Amino acid sequence: MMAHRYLVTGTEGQVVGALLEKAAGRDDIEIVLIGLPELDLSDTTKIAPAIEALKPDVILSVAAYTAVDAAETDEALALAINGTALGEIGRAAARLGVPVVHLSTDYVFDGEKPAPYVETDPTGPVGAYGRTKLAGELALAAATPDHAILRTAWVYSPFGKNFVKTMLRLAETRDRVGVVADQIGNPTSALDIAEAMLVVAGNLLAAPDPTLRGLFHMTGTGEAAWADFAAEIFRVSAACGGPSAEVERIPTSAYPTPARRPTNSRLDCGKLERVHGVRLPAWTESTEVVVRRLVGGQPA
Ligand SMILES: NC(=O)C1=CN([C@@H]2O[C@H](COP(=O)(O)OP(=O)(O)OC[C@H]3O[C@@H](n4cnc5c(N)ncnc54)[C@H](OP(=O)(O)O)[C@@H]3O)[C@@H](O)[C@H]2O)C=CC1
Ligand SMILES: Cc1cn([C@H]2C[C@H](O)[C@@H](COP(=O)(O)OP(=O)(O)O[C@H]3O[C@@H](C)C(=O)[C@@H](O)[C@H]3O)O2)c(=O)[nH]c1=O
Ligand SMILES: [Mg+2]
Repeated sequence: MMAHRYLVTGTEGQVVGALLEKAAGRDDIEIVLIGLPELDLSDTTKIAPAIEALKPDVILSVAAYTAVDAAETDEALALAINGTALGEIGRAAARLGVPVVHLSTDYVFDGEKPAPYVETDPTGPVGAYGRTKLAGELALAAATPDHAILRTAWVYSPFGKNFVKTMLRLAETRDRVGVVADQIGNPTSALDIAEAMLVVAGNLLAAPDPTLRGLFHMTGTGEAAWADFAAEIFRVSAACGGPSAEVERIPTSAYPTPARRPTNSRLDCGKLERVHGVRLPAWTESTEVVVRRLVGGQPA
């Protein structure tokens, strides 16, 4: 069998790193990365020609402007990369006749719902990053029906920048770390995201069925406040002989940031499981995997 060519937007970062690792052993998948420095997604007129020249069988849309606080003062650039570029990617995909699997975020919601969000819930981003990611969802959906938009959240991994690495770094020099305890969500390993994206992409390649397409929530199983996530990171790290600190549970008001973040951004992932047969592992299990890789040592 000929390998399918998977075009991935982004050349570095968490999910790109995880996709390269997960596809490495698969002779049915050829990964082609496009992004910086050759292609800048804010240079929107160059995107479609670059994609069409590579003749992919499927597009995995991963690259994004992910600096949540910086986006508040840089919204035009974030909108070009997270919003406008998705219309270009979608139109290129439609001309090629290939599906797009795109990653979006829990930050499209306002966080006021007292329960996990489902796909049909109204959006209402409270910050610039969420607004631009929502614009990207809409632009992609308007450009091609042949897509799966996967909203994930709170991504961590051995690659790139993330909350786990930040906590381990802070614990190197501090005994106590203040972490917000009043924002709840679903920590999600990029390794689990990569595996799931490959399953969803395979399903789209295998059948034109419209029920496989559309919007899906896709996070690690189980919920946490950022303070709970930090405490688990330190528990596992300490058990491996790595850096650890005491977590001081603080309110959001005690950790001021340029961007507002949703109070509750838990996502109900039942639809993905019913339609694609994909359920991500418990966040605690995947946190253990990632912290052990980062810290190195064996558990005590
Ligand atoms: N991180 C998270 O917590 C969450 C992420 N997501 C979504 O998941 C996806 C992957 O996130 P993650 O892996 O964490 O992201 P990273 O920030 O780790 O990586 C983003 C990638 O996008 C690339 N990129 C940024 N700007 C441009 C540009 N102008 N042109 C080309 N490439 C660019 C980056 O390149 P470079 O490194 O060179 O800048 C990098 O390769 C994104 O779509 C994100 O919105 C959804 C929910 C949570
Ligand atoms: C570093 C630090 C953060 N915090 C808080 C700030 C924030 O509310 C929370 C998480 O911090 P971060 O900067 O990692 O959060 P943030 O960059 O907002 O993470 C988000 O990134 C984008 C890309 C997404 O799509 C979201 O799903 C989400 O993962 O923890 C503390 O309370 N104490 C600390 O020492
Ligand atoms: Mg951040």
